[in-house]
Parts: sequence; structure tokens; C-alpha cells
Amino acid sequence: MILVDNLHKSFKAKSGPVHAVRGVSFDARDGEITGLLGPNGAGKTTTLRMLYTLMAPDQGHVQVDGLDIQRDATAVRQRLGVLPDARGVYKRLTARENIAYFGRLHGLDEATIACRIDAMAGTLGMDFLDRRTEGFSQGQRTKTAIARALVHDPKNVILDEPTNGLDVMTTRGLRGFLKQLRDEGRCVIFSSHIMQEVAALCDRIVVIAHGEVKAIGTPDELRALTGEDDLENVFVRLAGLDMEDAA
Ligand SMILES: Nc1ncnc2c1ncn2[C@@H]1O[C@H](COP(=O)(O)OP(=O)(O)OP(=O)(O)O)[C@@H](O)[C@H]1O
Repeated sequence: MILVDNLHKSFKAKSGPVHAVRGVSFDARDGEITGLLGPNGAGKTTTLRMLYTLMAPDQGHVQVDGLDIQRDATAVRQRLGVLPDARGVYKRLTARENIAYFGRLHGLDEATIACRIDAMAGTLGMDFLDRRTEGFSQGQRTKTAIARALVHDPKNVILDEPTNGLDVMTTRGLRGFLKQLRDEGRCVIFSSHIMQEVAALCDRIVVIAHGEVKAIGTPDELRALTGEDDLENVFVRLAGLDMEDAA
């Protein structure tokens, strides 16, 4: 369970401060997939980075399973599996070695690591485990990074645009995998800028634009809120993109 309360984050730029996240609050429950949906530059990655303790908020609080991300950062990290926006895998190591290395960092024994790698490779369809990752396709790199993020069997899973650059079949496989994590009772959060993708997968959607939460609800609740049937129109209305277009 992840509770996000009034997060703020600004960056200094030459042209003045950039207010990336401005009072974002939402709950991501266990046994649910929560989608963070917003257009480019909305503040999704910045929000997720604060959730997974890479970046300290200027203001606000986050709790993971009741632990404060700033006071209890180490315990929080043990409970999180993270697919960051930069997938970065070690190119001289094979996929298996990349995943195993993270398993060791989490203090797992070799037998447990081997077991976990087998299970995830089966579910994610990784028939390239023993190849060096140099030259991997984007999908192969993403799968390796996802398996690495989950090697320690975390209760909470945060994925930044996990389907970016994946083909239809790989995306389908990934969707099935995320549903499996949800059905195991985990708390899953992922970000996307594609309404259809979020609607196909998420129990609840947090619509974010200009660093603010614009709406929270199930896909049907968001349809009812806007009076729109078409999912793309729902997103355009909620994110205020129609107003920007008209301006
Ligand atoms: N380190 C940084 N320094 C300066 N500005 C930043 C930094 N990180 C993010 N920003 C700015 O904060 C705003 C939100 O960026 P963020 O990456 O969180 O958006 P996003 O919703 O993830 O977008 P996208 O879908 O394009 O990845 C943008 O205007 C971005 O340029």
C-alpha cells in the first residue's frame, strides 16, 4: 500500500523555476493496479522518483506499507520493486547475471536467486537469459530490467512507462504479468500517457497534468465524470488538453 500526500517538487532552470509536481495526493492499494496517466511533462516520472526514494520531495509525505519514505528509506526500498525510466542494464553481463547481481544486493542466497530467475523468465518469456545484454533490443532490455526489479519478490511494484517501445505481443505478455502481480495481492503503480493502455489494465486511474491531480477513478467513473464514451476524449477532457488546444 502506498499513500501519497501533497507532494511538491520544483527544479531550477535558467528561465526560472519549473514546478514539476504541485500537491499530488493519491492512494495505491494492495491487490490493485493504479495507473498514473498524463501527457508529456505532466510530472509522472518526478512523482514516481520521489515514491521510490531517488529524489526528496520539497514538501509532502509518502508512506509505503506504513513506513515513511524519508525516515525509513532502507526498509522502504526493500519493499519496492522499481522499473525506472532509464532501464540501464550492465552490457558486459548476461541478462541472468544482471538479475542475479541485484538479487545478491538484496541479500538473497544463490538457490533463491536461481529459482526467482527461472520463474520470471518463464512468465516474461525470456529466452535470452544467457546472452550478454550488449546489443539487446529495447524489449529484451525492458524485460531484463523488470526481472531485476522483482528479483527480491517485493510487495509493491512501481513501473515508469513499462510498455514504451514494446511490440504488441510483448505488451500483452507484460499486461498479463502485471495482472498476475495484482492477483497475488501486490500494490502495482505504473505510468503511461496512453489512456487505452491504462484503461485496459488499471483498477484505478490518477490523471495528472501540469503537476496536479485532475481526477481519480475507475475507467467507468472517469467516463461518467466527463460524459464521454471514447477513452481518448475522456483523457483529453480530464487533462485539460482541449482547453490548451482552443487557446
Ligand atoms: N532534473 C530536472 N531538472 C529540470 N527540470 C526537470 C527535471 N526533471 C523534470 N523536469 C521538468 O519537470 C516537468 C515534469 O517532468 P516529468 O519527467 O516528471 O514528466 P512526465 O510526466 O514523466 O513526462 P513524459 O511523459 O514526457 O516522460 C517537465 O517540465 C520537466 O522538464
